Amino acid sequence: MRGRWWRLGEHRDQATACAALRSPPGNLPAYDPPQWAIQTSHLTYCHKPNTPPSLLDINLALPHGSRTILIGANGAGKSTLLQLLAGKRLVTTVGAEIEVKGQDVFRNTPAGVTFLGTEWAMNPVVRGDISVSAFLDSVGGYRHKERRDLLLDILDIDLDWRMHQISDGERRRVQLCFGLMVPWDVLLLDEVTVDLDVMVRDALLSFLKEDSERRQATILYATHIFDGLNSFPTHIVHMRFGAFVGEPIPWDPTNAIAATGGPSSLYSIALQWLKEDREKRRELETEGQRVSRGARREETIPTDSETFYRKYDYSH
Ligand SMILES: Nc1ncnc2c1ncn2[C@@H]1O[C@H](COP(=O)(O)OP(=O)(O)OP(=O)(O)O)[C@@H](O)[C@H]1O
Repeated sequence: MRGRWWRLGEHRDQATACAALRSPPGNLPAYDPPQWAIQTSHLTYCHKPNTPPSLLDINLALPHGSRTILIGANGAGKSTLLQLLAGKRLVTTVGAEIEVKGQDVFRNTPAGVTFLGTEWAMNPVVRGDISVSAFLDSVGGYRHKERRDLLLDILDIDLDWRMHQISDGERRRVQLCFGLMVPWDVLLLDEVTVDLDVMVRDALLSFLKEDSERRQATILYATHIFDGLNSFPTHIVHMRFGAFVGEPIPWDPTNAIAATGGPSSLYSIALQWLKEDREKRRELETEGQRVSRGARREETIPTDSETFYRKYDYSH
């Protein structure tokens, strides 16, 4: 599995070779399905002009059917990455590319991409005096009745609940039903299981895993809750100061020590990585100067990114 995570340059060579092999006689154009579900190259992003980047030279290629957990401390850049992959923000950095299902997410948004984040539940619109049944119908639930009913069961939702009278966790369940009832090819999850009770969370994770395996659908999931997650991912990746610390690691819960050379549960790996992040930050801070976040990031980027970083004009 690890061999499938080519760097982008290698992937392009590989793709050219494959395309040549696939070309039919008579130079008829061959159908060339996108090889990667999610692909970024040299993705650097600043939330505001003249501020340090929140993402720094992210190069990522996630295969169809993969389920990747993003692991990183608060402020590592996980939400920013997911929002950009969902096309919610325009990236203007020179040389940065983001493709989901082979399409530019912002300019040519592909179908079948679902983003679920925490801000939804804060929206006053979903706190109105309306029944769950009417709410789900208003967003097209009747068109996906079979999946909707399955999700209502998994998430233990009562159609008679009223949206303005339910708890945060119940509202989260309605959001998940709303977001997941339309079949997705790429699912971007930003810590949406945080307020679910453990039984609903467990049922949801089983559903997502089974759905992803059956339809070769792809999941990228940022979370701080690692309990009960051990058998979920196919890959894990560590983010620190807006950059990736190494490439995504194939995850096999039965062989986790071999995969990481360290502790065996996802929880203990996350804990170890976050301790390393804190040590790294403290190291940088005690190097005789007070190090800004931007300076920290400049210290941590790989050598081949440095030229790009220094060339980057923050006014874009
Ligand atoms: N709207 C914004 N404007 C300016 N800076 C922002 C904005 N949103 C995030 N940032 C900055 O970008 C960096 C990455 O934030 P991000 O929310 O992506 O981190 P995260 O890994 O998702 O954190 P958490 O685990 O706390 O959700 C942080 O330094 C944060 O301060």
